[in-house]
Amino acid sequence: MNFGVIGAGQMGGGIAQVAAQSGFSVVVQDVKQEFLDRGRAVIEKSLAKLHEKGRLTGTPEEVLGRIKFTTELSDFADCDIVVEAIVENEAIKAQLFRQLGEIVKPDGILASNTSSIPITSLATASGRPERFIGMHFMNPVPLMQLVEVIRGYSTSDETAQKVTEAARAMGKTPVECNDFPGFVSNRILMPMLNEAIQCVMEGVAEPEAIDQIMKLGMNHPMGPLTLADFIGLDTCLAIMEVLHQGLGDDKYRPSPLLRKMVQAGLLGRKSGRGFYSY
Ligand SMILES: CC(=O)CC(=O)SCCNC(=O)CCNC(=O)[C@H](O)C(C)(C)COP(=O)(O)OP(=O)(O)OC[C@H]1O[C@@H](n2cnc3c(N)ncnc32)[C@H](O)[C@@H]1OP(=O)(O)O
Ligand SMILES: NC(=O)C1=CN([C@@H]2O[C@H](COP(=O)(O)OP(=O)(O)OC[C@H]3O[C@@H](n4cnc5c(N)ncnc54)[C@H](OP(=O)(O)O)[C@@H]3O)[C@@H](O)[C@H]2O)C=CC1
Repeated sequence: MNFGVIGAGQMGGGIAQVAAQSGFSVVVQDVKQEFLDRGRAVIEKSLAKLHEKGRLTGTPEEVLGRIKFTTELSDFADCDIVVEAIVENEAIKAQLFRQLGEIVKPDGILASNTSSIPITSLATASGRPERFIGMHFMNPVPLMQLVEVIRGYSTSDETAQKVTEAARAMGKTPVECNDFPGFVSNRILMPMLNEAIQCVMEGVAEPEAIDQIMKLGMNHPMGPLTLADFIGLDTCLAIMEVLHQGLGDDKYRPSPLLRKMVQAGLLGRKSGRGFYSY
């Protein structure tokens, strides 16, 4: 299987890593060499950790040897499946899929790891809606079980089957749902994180207390504010905007505090500061 990944950020790097772990031949692309170097360093660290715990088949070097890092989209020409994991912005993703539709071989499948953007709309931009699908991995990709598989309006059964098989080969559990804003995962998760942020804004409790209440009281592995920082506050805001606009209900209104923090450049773990400092 020739597997392509676009974007070497936290999601793209993780997807490339698990694809290589499962024996696929992987190409990962980003716009600048420095982003590729950063992504490669994160993958190396994760592989070393998994190896140390005896959870890796083969050596880290063997897995890394299956990943080609590139800045050229033309390197995707021969890929069977290409998963896009760039910034959560519909216009930017659509522009990329217009290009990919021209580059990737005609029977290649194009997939988006988008958290919330309509799959049907990106599928139209790609020019190959039957061979387009949502393949939504969870963060951190090497540790999380789920892949949410989202069919667009025109996605063929064959495409859904191939992507489901690829997700299983990557050691994940694929679960299918339909194309509605935020799908299932973020339609349910993100309003909870947004509400936790609203609690901070209204002074209901300190961030640490909110996180502790949800961890100890509901057995969540991370508190909602730690999780929002982990996902990225820019991504959380982008998802809330899609829910608000796409479902047309004010119950999905992004918290003004979330908006203000993103405006201030406090994006969570990736920028060094969000609700906590890193
Ligand atoms: C926004 C979207 O569109 C969709 C999304 O993805 S939403 C986000 C979904 N993800 C979640 O909700 C994650 C919630 N958090 C968790 O499930 C857990 O906290 C977790 C799985 C991330 C970590 O597990 P944990 O039990 O808290 O333990 P923790 O000690 O932090 O980590 C376990 C081990 O995995 C390791 N680890 C963490 N990330 C790793 C990675 N990427 N690769 C390899 N190892 C990793 C840690 O180093 C740690 O190793 P040690 O045991 O040697 O210390
Ligand atoms: N964070 C999460 O928990 C999850 C995120 N997702 C989704 O995955 C996607 C990526 O998110 P995530 O990995 O967190 O984001 P990151 O910010 O970590 O990475 C995004 C990557 O895409 C690059 N990029 C930005 N703009 C462009 C562009 N115009 N063309 C090409 N590449 C670009 C970024 O470069 P630069 O460094 O310049 O920004 C970066 O390398 C989003 O759609 C997000 O919604 C899905 C599941 C979970």
